[in-house]
Amino acid sequence: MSARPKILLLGEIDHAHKQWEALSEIGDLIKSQSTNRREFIEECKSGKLDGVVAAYRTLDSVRITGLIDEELVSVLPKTWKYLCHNGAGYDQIKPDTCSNRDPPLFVSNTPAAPDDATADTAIFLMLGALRNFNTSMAALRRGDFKGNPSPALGHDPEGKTLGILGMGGIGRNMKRKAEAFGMNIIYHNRRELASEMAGGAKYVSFEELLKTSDVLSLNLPLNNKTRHIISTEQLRRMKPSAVIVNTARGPVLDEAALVDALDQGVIAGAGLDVYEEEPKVHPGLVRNDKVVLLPHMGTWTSETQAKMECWVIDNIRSALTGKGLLSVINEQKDLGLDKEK
Ligand SMILES: O=CC(=O)O
Repeated sequence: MSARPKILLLGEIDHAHKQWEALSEIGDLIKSQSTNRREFIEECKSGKLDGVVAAYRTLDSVRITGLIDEELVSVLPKTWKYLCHNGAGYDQIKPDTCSNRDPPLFVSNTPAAPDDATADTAIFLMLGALRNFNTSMAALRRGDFKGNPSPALGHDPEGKTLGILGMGGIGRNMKRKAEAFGMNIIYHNRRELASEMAGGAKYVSFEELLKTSDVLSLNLPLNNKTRHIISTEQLRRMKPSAVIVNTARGPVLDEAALVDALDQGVIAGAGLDVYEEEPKVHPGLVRNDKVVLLPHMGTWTSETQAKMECWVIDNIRSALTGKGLLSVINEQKDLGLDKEK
């Protein structure tokens, strides 16, 4: 008789408790005892995690395991086949390392679930940066109402060009919302989208996106090709009146270069939800009135968090009942379901 699979929780479940508990119909639910990477590696080597077939992981569980890289993957028990990540972005996980392991470690993420909340956050940051709301919001709380001198006049989104870098689910969701503000939408992506997907947004070169956007929104995943895709040189090609919005991942934008560009008036403002070394925020951004800052709140709504947690659990259930992962990451799409089973 084969042993019941173990399902490991790395991080916390905050909403989908019932759905998580219901997984006990198909496996034993266990939690890692480790509090850091060294302990986690020891836990794996000790055999305590033998029998784990699938794991639920959160973004914050990087505190327990560190990055899912070669060193880590090499100590995972061979029984462990599925790593189900809660989040759209999975830059903490090295896809090639997982694919090349024997047997492969299949990884899923939660595409689509974060789209609305993240695009809403981008719209908030865009409006905040365009309208220059940051200074007066801070002044009011200091008891100084609008502030003295009065804040510089802001700008309407109406008639402005929104350039979307990365036209995936979040980019397309933001496009639809920005259209309601009367904006013209252009985008750049690895590939031009089919016209039904682009929905009337114009595909432009990276160069044209930089040169013509009044708002540049970063909506692309972080990987080796996109790290610092926006740095000094790219910022210099933007309009001096432009604002940049980042709800993707901090390192797609060179923060030090952004601080200099804002200080020197190379661009006009920024709205940021993500940072290069979270939870650290570059002091040059904190002191700069032209920057609207949020502490990585893109998906921070109860509806979206619940949706994302359920999505991870659905992936685990599907995989453990022989149907494969529902949303295997793009890099593993051609690894094949036959290998997965
Ligand atoms: O940061 C949030 C996500 O990747 O979904």
